[in-house]
Amino acid sequence: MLTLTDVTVRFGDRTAVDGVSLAVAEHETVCVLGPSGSGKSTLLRAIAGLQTTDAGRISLAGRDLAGVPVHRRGVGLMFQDHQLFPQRDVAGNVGFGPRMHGVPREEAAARTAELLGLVGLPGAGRRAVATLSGGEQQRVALARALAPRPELLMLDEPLGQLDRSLRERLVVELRRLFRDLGTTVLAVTHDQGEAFALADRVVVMDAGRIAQTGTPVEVWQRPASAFVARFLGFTNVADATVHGAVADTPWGKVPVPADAAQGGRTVLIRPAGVRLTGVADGLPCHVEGRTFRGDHVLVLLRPDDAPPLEAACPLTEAPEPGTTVGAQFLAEHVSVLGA
Ligand SMILES: Nc1ncnc2c1ncn2[C@@H]1O[C@H](COP(=O)(O)OP(=O)(O)OP(=O)(O)O)[C@@H](O)[C@H]1O
Repeated sequence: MLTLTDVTVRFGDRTAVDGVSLAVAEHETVCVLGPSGSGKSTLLRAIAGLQTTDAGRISLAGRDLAGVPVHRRGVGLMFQDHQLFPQRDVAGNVGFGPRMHGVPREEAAARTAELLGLVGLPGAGRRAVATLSGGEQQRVALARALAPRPELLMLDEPLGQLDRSLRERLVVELRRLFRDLGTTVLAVTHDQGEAFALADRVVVMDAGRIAQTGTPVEVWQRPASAFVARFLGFTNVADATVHGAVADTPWGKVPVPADAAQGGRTVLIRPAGVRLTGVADGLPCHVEGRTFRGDHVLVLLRPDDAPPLEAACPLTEAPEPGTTVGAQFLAEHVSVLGA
């Protein structure tokens, strides 16, 4: 449906999007994920036609979008800075796009009513926008973006302003909605939980380039690089040399899966792969702190001459800060990443 080939956007001597190639299939939901400033919004704006590109090609449903103005691109936009029209009621907002596209009034009204039902706001058409909660406004914005039946729906931080519990609920609803409507979606978020819950495929960006693409499970299980692993929130990431089933790391010798790639690599030890023992039985570490994570405790360890480590520990077994423990490593929770 959407194909990007070597798309580049520069601002002066800064390259915000750097030779990005990406394909989004019909009915697919792809989430672009990355730290602040990695070029996510610029990429979306380029596809929408709100940002000129310096190189590369963008096509939608086989049509080259070069020179095609925003409103003729067939993309629906739900952007952070695209506020609802405050002077129009809910129906006026949702029906705006279809009316602009010449859809007859009655048909636009029927479509509006249907979409308001789908986003969980049936009968809200006459309400003033100012009387809606943040979450309700977000739903209206979504209905407005969907109303012209875009070939591609693009969302920029769709749930960014909302509180956590509402976000978690809406993400499930959105996924169902997109599946029911068969919408093709490209969304941008810096929240990995949101991206992993929403997406069929995630794209991780680093400084304007694609660092990794894959299904949420693939990316989570096999981050392509130290950058991706750290971005996903992993701390126990370091350069290592792998010989057979052992890696030489800053934390000493760490067992790795038997089929691990050999030589100079990056090693990721998931917190579940750090087991706490008596100080004589493992790498001696000072316990610096602990964070409760619902069903386990994340323990922050500081070895003498190595980078900090995080260990996942059952609730009742977490050591007290200030004590000293040993750390051992479990191969099944260690991943050997790229060179
Ligand atoms: N209009 C502009 N003029 C100059 N530089 C810009 C402009 N828009 C974006 N940039 C720069 O391009 C880079 C990418 O910005 P972009 O907004 O695409 O990142 P992002 O990944 O969406 O970040 P965030 O998550 O903070 O929104 C940043 O370094 C930013 O400062």
